Amino acid sequence: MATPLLAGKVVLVTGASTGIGRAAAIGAALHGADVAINYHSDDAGAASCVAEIKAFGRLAVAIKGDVADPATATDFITRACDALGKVDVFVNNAGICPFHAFLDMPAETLERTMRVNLHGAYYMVQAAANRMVAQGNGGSIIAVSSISALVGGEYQTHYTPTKAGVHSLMQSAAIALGRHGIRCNSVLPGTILTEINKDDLADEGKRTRMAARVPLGRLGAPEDLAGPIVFLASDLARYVTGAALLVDGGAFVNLQ
Ligand SMILES: NC(=O)C1=CN([C@@H]2O[C@H](COP(=O)(O)OP(=O)(O)OC[C@H]3O[C@@H](n4cnc5c(N)ncnc54)[C@H](O)[C@@H]3O)[C@@H](O)[C@H]2O)C=CC1
Ligand SMILES: C[C@H](O)[C@@H]1OC(=O)[C@H](O)[C@@H]1O
Repeated sequence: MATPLLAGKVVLVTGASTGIGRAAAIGAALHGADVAINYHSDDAGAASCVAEIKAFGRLAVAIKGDVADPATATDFITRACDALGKVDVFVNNAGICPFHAFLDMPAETLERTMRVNLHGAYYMVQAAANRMVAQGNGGSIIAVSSISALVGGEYQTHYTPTKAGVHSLMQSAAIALGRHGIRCNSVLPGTILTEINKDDLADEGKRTRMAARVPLGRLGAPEDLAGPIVFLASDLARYVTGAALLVDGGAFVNLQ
């Protein structure tokens, strides 16, 4: 039998009590990794993610923290490494998208979205990278950006710049960290059915429109991101850095 892709690796994922982060954490464990997850407030979701991972024989730990607080980054990396020994792969996933119109965007909604999605990513990636550099054995950093890094959204004027921002962060970090053998890439999901858009896609008309532009014929599921993230995490992607992988069922290229 082939060696699992992430055997011997420790993977850290933010915002992993639900959705894409949870699928990435479980996917990494299914491919042989031990996993630490950050989560914001959903104690039950975090505990069930840990239990699911442990049930198939991997180590797992959940550490609570708000990624918008810069102190959470060093706290998460330190406590995760204390528990699991090291970090080989860091997945920056935590994010929010409180849909709102542009002309009356509340300042606090704009600022919270920037702090969670972009500042949080910056501090987390920086803390993970410092640890990887100190370990001296390279690593892989993956940011969950979005198709929204490339295209706009009427009710996402505060959100799309954060997704372009994390995509750009991976490009610059790839240059800054290449000499340390640390690869930095992003995945760009299309529309994936999760908590983040449950209310927005409760609108049957919008949901049908969004699905209609996907050549593969359906909206995404969180598990659709697990394979691409595991690939970028693994040594199969050893010469891939600064890249962005659309995982959107073809929605982006579907102009007509
Ligand atoms: N669902 C979609 O269509 C798409 C989602 N994305 C991105 O995927 C990532 C994951 O979102 P989904 O799984 O879709 O939704 P989700 O709502 O299930 O997951 C977001 C996770 O981030 C956590 N989180 C939010 N604020 C946090 C904070 N301050 N500190 C720590 N954790 C926090 C939430 O608790 C949740 O577990 C986000 O960055 C989102 O922008 C990107 C493209 C498409
Ligand atoms: C939350 C949205 O449904 C989702 O977020 C993204 O980044 C995608 O582009 C979708 O708009």
